[in-house]
Amino acid sequence: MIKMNEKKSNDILHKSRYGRESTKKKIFEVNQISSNDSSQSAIRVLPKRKRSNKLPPSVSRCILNCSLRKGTTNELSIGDIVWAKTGKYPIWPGIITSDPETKTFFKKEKKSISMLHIYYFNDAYKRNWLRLKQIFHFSGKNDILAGNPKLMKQLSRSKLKVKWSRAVQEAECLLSIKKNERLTAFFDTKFISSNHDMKSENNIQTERSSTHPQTSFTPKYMNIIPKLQPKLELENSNYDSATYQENLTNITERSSTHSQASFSPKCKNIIPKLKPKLELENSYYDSATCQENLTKISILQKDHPRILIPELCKLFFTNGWVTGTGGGISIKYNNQIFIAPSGVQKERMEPDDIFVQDMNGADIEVPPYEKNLSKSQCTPIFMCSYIERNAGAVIHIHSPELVKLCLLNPENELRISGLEMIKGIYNEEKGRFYDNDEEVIIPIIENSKYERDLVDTFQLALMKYPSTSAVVVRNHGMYVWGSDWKSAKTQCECYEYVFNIMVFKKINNL
Ligand SMILES: CSC[C@@H](O)[C@@H](O)C(=O)COP(=O)(O)O
Ligand SMILES: [Zn+2]
Repeated sequence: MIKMNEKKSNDILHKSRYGRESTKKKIFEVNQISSNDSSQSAIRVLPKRKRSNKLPPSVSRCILNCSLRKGTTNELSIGDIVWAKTGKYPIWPGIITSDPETKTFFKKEKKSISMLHIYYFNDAYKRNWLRLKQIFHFSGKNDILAGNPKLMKQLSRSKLKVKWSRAVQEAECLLSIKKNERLTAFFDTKFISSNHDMKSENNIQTERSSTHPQTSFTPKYMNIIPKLQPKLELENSNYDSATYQENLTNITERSSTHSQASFSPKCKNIIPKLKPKLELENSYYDSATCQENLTKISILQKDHPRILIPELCKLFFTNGWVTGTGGGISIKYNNQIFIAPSGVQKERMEPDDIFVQDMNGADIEVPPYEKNLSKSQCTPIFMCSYIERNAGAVIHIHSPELVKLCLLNPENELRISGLEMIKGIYNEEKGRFYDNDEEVIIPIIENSKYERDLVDTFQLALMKYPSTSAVVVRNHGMYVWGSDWKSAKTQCECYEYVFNIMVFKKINNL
């Protein structure tokens, strides 16, 4: 199910000479797909208790059987990506949506002609009602080019070539994500208003047809391209966006088993630049992952917990903190608690694997049923940190360094002093960071069979140590919290650093 912007639009429609309709204002509309639709494999958003779960008829999903290509019957509905042929335009990709005015995506015109409503990609949110014969399923750029040499010719001469490539890329991006998430991505107005890069937009506008009214926004998931492009252009002046697009396509076409070494030189150029951008440093980084992550990062904001939790877990895995499925993280966001799943490969988490609950523990969103996931066993401790310490994020790590330190230190607390990195640890009682000449005292609680059984001693430790931002679980790991994920992460790093030094000191009797 999709949570959409529900602002009503007062759209003013303008027909261009090719029959396209555009809006002068940004589009905000409701295009919801029923959550009990079994064909959707999406995050299950659990209905709010007091609200009716019934969708208005205008937005409920209705499936349309239509014969598009000779001899085939296709089902088209909201969220489907299609090719659309409109006037003299090259065939252009679009997405089936509701008309913001009539709230329907399907209608019959005179003589019972079936029409579908679409928005075109990379075309300033222009939209149109088209006859079925003008539309067919989109399955990627190569499909259409292979069977249509005339189109290749038309495009190579057209000044819309770059714009078309971007539209196709946008369509391919959306095609690779779940159908019921596509509209959210397509109409991501938050990005449009906040992250919009005017410089890169200017580049796009020069490519736009003069017959089309200009608007100044681009869908969020296209953001990654304009940001990368200038860098590439510096190194290779002939490297235009069409070539870039081509190379991105090459990347996506490659098998995940291919190593980077087998990429063409241009792809090699792209990969190292994408890697740091996406913070995907793992050795198994491959073309499929690259494309997948391009899509995912663009769908949601980079600091959204659904993006952050998998990203941080991947990082923590490489730090050796969440190996063997151990450890985890939870982030509070808009008063909702996002929690990693239990017993999974923590470095391979996906945005829709994350559980969301409220502060009372009531589920708000859960992963798709078929993923068969359960919430982290650490949830009771996470919640305890939120409630008792008003945390913004909690990290649980299984640091081997810390376990070593526990073995060297049988006391019920760890005392750390004389290290500069102490200054990165927050004194919760004083409401400030420690000075390097102060002593940090961290409680150690005994381990238990189940994580949930730690709650009582954890709570006691919080009471006894009001300054602490962490609790060590002996021979197990540690819980660290902060006002936000950055604070929790930074503190984890500082703790890990000082533990390492402490082990060295103890071993060497220093
Ligand atoms: C190696 S299993 C570790 C678990 O028992 C637990 O300690 C842990 O940290 C992870 O719990 P999880 O439920 O996977 O989030
Ligand atoms: Zn654990």
